Amino acid sequence: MALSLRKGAQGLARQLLPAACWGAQAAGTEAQHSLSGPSKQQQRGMAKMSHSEATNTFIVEALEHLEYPKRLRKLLLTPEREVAVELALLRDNGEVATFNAYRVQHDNSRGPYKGGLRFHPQVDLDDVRSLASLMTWKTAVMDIPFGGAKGGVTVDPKDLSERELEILTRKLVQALRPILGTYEDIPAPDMNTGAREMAWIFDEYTKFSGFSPGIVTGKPVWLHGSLGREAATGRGTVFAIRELLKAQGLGDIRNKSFVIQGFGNVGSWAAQILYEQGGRVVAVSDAYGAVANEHGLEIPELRAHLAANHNLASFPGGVVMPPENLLSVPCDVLIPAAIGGVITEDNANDLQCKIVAEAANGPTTPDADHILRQRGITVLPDIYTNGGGVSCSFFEWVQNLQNFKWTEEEVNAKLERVMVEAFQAIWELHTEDKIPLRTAAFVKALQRVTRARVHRGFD
Ligand SMILES: NC(=O)C1=CN([C@@H]2O[C@H](COP(=O)(O)OP(=O)(O)OC[C@H]3O[C@@H](n4cnc5c(N)ncnc54)[C@H](O)[C@@H]3O)[C@@H](O)[C@H]2O)C=CC1
Ligand SMILES: O=C(O)CCC(=O)C(=O)O
Repeated sequence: MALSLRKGAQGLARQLLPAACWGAQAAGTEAQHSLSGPSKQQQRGMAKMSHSEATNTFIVEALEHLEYPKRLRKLLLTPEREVAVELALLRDNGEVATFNAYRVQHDNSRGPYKGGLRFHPQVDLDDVRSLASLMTWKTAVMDIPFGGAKGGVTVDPKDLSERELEILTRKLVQALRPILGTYEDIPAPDMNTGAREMAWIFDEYTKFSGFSPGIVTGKPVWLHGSLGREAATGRGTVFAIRELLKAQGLGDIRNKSFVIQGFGNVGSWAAQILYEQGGRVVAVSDAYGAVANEHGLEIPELRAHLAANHNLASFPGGVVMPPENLLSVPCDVLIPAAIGGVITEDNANDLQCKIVAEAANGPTTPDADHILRQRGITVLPDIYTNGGGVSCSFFEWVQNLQNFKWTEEEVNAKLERVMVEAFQAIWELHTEDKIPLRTAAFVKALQRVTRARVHRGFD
């Protein structure tokens, strides 16, 4: 039976929460912006909302349906630990360069902190704080026994040699070692990191702590990684879209049209699997260009072309197009699979799709989300849509703890099951309580995290 929201959920919360939770609001200074979404100034449109304010806006919206006490809100909205370090690197040219790096541990009520590491020039503490929070809600929506964390280094990896990148990654592990651990905090890949970086992390941590394959996920398959992990986020995105199309009575993937922003790990695997299932991927972009073909791009050829030429737009099987026009290409499903904050109030009215499937983290701002709702465009939220990645990371971790290896078929079958079950849970809330899928996902996650936190107690 689904929990009815507002009154019903509040009743549940009161039963579960120690009396102290219901007292006066906790004393202390709460930064208003981080606890309640946008400030008044931002609501008047005078300043851009930060990533963490945007994430908190969505959480606060879901909390309105749960009516938890204010002091619990603070606990749920603010991270448990934020670590900022400076990494010094002796460059190949003999100069010393420094890089800012962060790890934010948002919540571990349901299990060890879990989340990726991003290497990107736009990484800052606020960005990582927002991504860490999303991880808490994502692991809860997927119902896997992890909490949420995220890390990042403010660096453009293209500016470094492979040797420099390896040293920087190892220095990051040295700096974060006190807060990492197989049962404490387990990193994974995110933008501009992959199996190569995870192998360095595994090796560096193992030097200090002994054989620890479970310290990091997304490792190479020949070095304690899991079969299926590399494709898992893209594959999970396709399962998510399949379930939504089915639930909305719109048929299946075959002959539907897709536009994908970002053609890295997530975007290119989603494209490949959609292609294999008969979907038409009509336009894709990356940070450097975009290419379109209204009849559908030959994705295997496009991937081979990109690997050989490092230039998506020069693919002969399509026409080059300005990447800034990509989001408004007509399609059934638009898949943002790159950076956050790309669908904004400035372009939300230009979208010409029926569904936005958020494979990226935080691609839609709260204002844009509102516009999409008004326009009747369904948004499959990030904390569900891209949850296949961390779910498969959980499978990798379990295999590492057992020193065992599952087949790719086993992994993909388990991935399908978690994606289907998570969809059913949020679809039920969405239809019964008539709330958007994003709100339903946050409500479900908040219920699960709160229940775990309360039953563990506060001592
Ligand atoms: N790798 C994973 O398992 C997971 C990744 N995600 C999210 O998916 C998104 C993509 O991650 P990955 O594919 O791993 O990263 P990646 O580094 O493999 O690929 C990123 C892609 O986005 C493109 N890109 C960057 N800026 C762009 C822009 N302004 N416009 C268009 N394209 C742009 C890059 O050129 C590249 O093609 C991120 O938001 C990440 O947080 C979410 C869950 C798991
Ligand atoms: O695989 C993981 O542990 C986390 C992946 C990630 O960073 C994400 O889901 O955003």
